[in-house]
Amino acid sequence: MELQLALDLVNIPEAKQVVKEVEEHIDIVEIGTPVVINEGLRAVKEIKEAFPSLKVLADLKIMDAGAYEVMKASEAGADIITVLGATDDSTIKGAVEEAKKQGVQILIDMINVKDLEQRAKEVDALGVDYICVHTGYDLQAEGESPFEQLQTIKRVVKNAKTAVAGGIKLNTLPEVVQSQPDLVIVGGGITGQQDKKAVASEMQQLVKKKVLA
Ligand SMILES: O=C([C@H](O)CO)[C@H](O)[C@H](O)COP(=O)(O)O
Repeated sequence: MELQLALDLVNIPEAKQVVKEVEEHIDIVEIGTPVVINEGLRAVKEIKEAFPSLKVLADLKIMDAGAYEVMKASEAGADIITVLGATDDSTIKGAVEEAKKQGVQILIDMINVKDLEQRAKEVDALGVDYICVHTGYDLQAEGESPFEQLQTIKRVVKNAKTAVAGGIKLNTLPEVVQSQPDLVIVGGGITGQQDKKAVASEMQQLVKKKVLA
């Protein structure tokens, strides 16, 4: 199981500072959608250059022009790029084909997919690398969480790795880990804490611990 730090509400210098604090405790650093909107793919490039041993995920939430946008994110140094599960199959196929050419991976974000079980089976058949259940900020504010959805994809996804994101905190991580996703994505649960390094370290211990079935 891997731990991904999501950076959403920072500029590039702040992003570098946070990653520096926690780098030994995470596997992947995510350049979040708001950061890409504010700073462009330059943020991906600068973080990859500053932390070459970490994988960098570009959270582009691609909805169209799959191949082109994957190519641009790869050129900036992204290792993993997000595409929305709600989009059409042709965008996902284009993204997957280009990712293979570039030697990068595709994570499908299932945010706001209505029939999760059916769509997860469909995108799993398209050769994507990760399928991620995700409760976005706006639904988190209404008290929603992605934990039940994680169990759904764990049941139906046969090929891709599974991932989970949306409001995960140190106190809810044990419940998440119990479902054994391949990737746990945490933003505010680390970046909003006073001692980010200590929290990231505790989270790392939880995700690396073997779960007894
Ligand atoms: O993808 C995200 C969100 O849509 C804003 O871009 C976040 O990175 C993701 O939700 C993880 O962050 P937290 O919910 O703060 O853990």
